[in-house]
Amino acid sequence: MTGNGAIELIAVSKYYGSTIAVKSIDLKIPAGAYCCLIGPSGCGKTTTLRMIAGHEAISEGDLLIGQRNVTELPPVKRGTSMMFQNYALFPHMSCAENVAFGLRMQGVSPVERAERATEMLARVHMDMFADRKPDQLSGGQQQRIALARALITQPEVLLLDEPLSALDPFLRARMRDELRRLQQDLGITFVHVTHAQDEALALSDMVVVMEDGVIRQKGTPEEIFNRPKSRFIANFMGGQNIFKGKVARADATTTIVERGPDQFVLPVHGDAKTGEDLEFTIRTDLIGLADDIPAGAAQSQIPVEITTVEYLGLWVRIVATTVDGKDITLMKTESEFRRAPVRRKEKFIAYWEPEHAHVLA
Ligand SMILES: Nc1ncnc2c1ncn2[C@@H]1O[C@H](COP(=O)(O)OP(=O)(O)OP(=O)(O)O)[C@@H](O)[C@H]1O
Repeated sequence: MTGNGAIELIAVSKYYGSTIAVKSIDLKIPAGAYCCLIGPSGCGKTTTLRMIAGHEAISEGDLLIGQRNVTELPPVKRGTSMMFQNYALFPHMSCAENVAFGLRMQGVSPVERAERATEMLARVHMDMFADRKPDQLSGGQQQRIALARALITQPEVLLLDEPLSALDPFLRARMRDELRRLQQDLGITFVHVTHAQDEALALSDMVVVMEDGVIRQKGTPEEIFNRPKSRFIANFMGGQNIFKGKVARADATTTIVERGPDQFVLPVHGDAKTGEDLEFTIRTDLIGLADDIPAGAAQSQIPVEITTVEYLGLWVRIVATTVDGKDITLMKTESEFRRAPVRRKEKFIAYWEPEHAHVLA
């Protein structure tokens, strides 16, 4: 690892006529990090990736790769390589020729090309398919060839545009593991655009969530998932219930929020003012159901009626509805559920530990 793969975007914007695709974003990706850009359709993640690659001109701002300002440089001079969603393999070339293509462009000798292509094919477990054409390969195999082709020029940065989206769910999980392992072995920076939350959480050192051309939150997968900054992030990443209430009391030890007749205890929230609206989240797997008010959670509970029980294999998803019609989602492991099964129309008290509440900005 050479450490030249650090990326910095400084106030980078992209305009297409009057459309603002990316609005003055600042982002630092450390060398050797696996970074996923995620967000709803049209949020600007692909445009951001293409600007890093040099396939799209930057309208305003600067892009540094390995401390070099590459804003005006063509793609081949940036030390980056791109792997496309549809793999873009050359159909008339064998796998080995596809993989060696970048070296041919660099004027590397045929002998060295063949040697390095064989080595790279072995790295992605495709050496036995060196002589096949792309249309004689499965989707997962084509993906490995595309990866080998992108990596053969030894880029500092690999840019991946939805690399797993063409694969079925089983293969997607396997290729996800392989991508992560390859990235860790090579120690180069990966920037990966995805619309799949599980993919971003599983792969990343750093998750960047975009919306409307701006970065809404960046951090480790644990930060993004457990401490979403806003309702948008909590909804988009999933796994959370969002509650809204009015602050009834806030002092140095507790914040109490009321919602109709229900009262919730939140961790101390310095900025909370009596009477103001406040939103907080509780993870779907951290809510319990009890017949009676349980000890220790006396003030964070709501009476509910079970409306849906969905068996998902490892998990059981339960939807419970409050008296005023708010749905709460609970996830129980199958074994938890078997110890304490619930059925539609049964009534319970939903409760949680106050420290599991996370206040939204
Ligand atoms: N060539 C173009 N000309 C005009 N507008 C464009 C062009 N490319 C992208 N846009 C617009 O820029 C915005 C961001 O597009 P971008 O492709 O970056 O989004 P995305 O987050 O990657 O979406 P998706 O997940 O659907 O691929 C969108 O509003 C899109 O319509």
